Amino acid sequence: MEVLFVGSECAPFVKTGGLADVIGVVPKALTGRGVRIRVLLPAYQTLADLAANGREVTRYDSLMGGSARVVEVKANGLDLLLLEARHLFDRPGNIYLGPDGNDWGDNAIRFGALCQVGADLAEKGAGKWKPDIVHVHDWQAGLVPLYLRQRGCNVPCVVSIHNVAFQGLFDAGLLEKLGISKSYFTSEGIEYYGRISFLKAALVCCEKIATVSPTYARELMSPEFGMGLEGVLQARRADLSGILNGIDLDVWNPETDPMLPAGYNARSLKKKGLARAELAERFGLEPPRDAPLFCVISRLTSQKGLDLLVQTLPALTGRGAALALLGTGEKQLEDSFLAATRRYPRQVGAVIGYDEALSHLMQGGADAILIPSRFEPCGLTQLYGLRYGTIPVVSRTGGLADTVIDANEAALIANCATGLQFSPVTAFALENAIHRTCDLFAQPQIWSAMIRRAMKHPVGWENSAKSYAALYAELTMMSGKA
Ligand SMILES: Nc1ncnc2c1ncn2[C@@H]1O[C@H](COP(=O)(O)OP(=O)(O)O[C@H]2O[C@H](CO)[C@@H](O)[C@H](O)[C@H]2O)[C@@H](O)[C@H]1O
Repeated sequence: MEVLFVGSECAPFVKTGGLADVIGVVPKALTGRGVRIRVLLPAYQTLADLAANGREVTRYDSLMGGSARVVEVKANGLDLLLLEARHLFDRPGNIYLGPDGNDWGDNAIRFGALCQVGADLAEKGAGKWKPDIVHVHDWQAGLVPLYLRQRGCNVPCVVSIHNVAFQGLFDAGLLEKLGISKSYFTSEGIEYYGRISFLKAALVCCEKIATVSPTYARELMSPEFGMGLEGVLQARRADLSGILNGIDLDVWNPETDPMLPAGYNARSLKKKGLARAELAERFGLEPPRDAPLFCVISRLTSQKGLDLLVQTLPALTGRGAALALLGTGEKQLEDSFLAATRRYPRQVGAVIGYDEALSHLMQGGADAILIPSRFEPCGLTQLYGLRYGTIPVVSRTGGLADTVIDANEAALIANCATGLQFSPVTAFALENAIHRTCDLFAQPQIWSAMIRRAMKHPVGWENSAKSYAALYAELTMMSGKA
């Protein structure tokens, strides 16, 4: 079965968050299950060299105001289709944001173009290749199902929601430029409070909807989490499924990770101590042996609940614990953490920025990873934490609730705890969780048993790859191709 992925990020080539990790690994996870995936993504400036080595498969004299072409290239075990359109994607800096920190003014056109090309490839294929299914990811690829429906093309589509907070909302005046028939601009269609919603377009036009954990699939249908799309999702309940994300076990492997001073496994945890020492040194911290070194690796946005962590720093440091934070995002949060590094110089360290290599050292060296998200579709950093024996301390929401077993009394007696959960998502509950973590850390037998269990917890793609293969099989049956 041939599947076309359409998305805006793909690790290791271009990444701003978890979307990239997932698009970069699912094709590998499905190899051997009779599914071959090609990934269409924009040839951003950083991908120009890669695209230059590609073989041209389609050419456009005019695509949204400029010439363009699609090249195919194999890299890192992935079959990529790169959309070269210099007027849209050849710019420095962030792939979504201009130098002023605001969205590029033409994002609707940039990703609308990606969707048009996605629809063309779905309809006509490239050379001898033609996809049986199209799988689009997040709003940036949201118009593909609409374009296909508009053309009367019946290649079945599935959309994955990685984060419903990002919906791709644009001025209704762009309908014509985007080539969308006005008949779709209704409340049952793609209209969202007077604007065009790329994500809603996918939700109303595709055959199936997937999201990245079973709990988030349920949460999405509630007003609290659905961000205005709960009604649409409720109406499509029968087509909505939650398939848990996994991680790339080759890239995230504490035994072979080149970013760690020494590889380790559950039987050689002493070597994890070497990473702890290196991490402490990198952040200028002096964590004592009897208190945990926490880490945070995150986009700094209100989704991630890190404003709550700022409020709990007096308690965390009061317990003698330390915190190493790596993140970038909202200025106010960046400033709060930088201020905390001055207030607690030996106990709080922060690197404001994006650093993939450092994130590996942190997963290896920290004792626990804090993830106090207000909502979290799945979350990947708790999965990396589990694999590296870095105990996740998480809010009970979305995929965090589905992947971490809270160290409550019952779980401790049954020997199955792998981390800590807290709820509701308040500073008070987070503070309690930090105290509980410190208490457990002070009991080395219980703590090291938890580490070993965490490291054994299955965080790969085995189960979820089966679920995707089943979903694709169902789609081909629906379209009568089986
Ligand atoms: N400053 C930094 N430096 C280096 N690395 C950094 C970093 N900040 C973040 N990262 C990395 O980016 C990724 C973040 O992935 P997450 O799944 O935790 O969240 P995100 O909200 O981006 O993804 C959305 O999509 C994913 C994929 O479906 C869902 O799991 C998630 O819940 C949803 O919000 C991880 O690989 C993390 O290590």
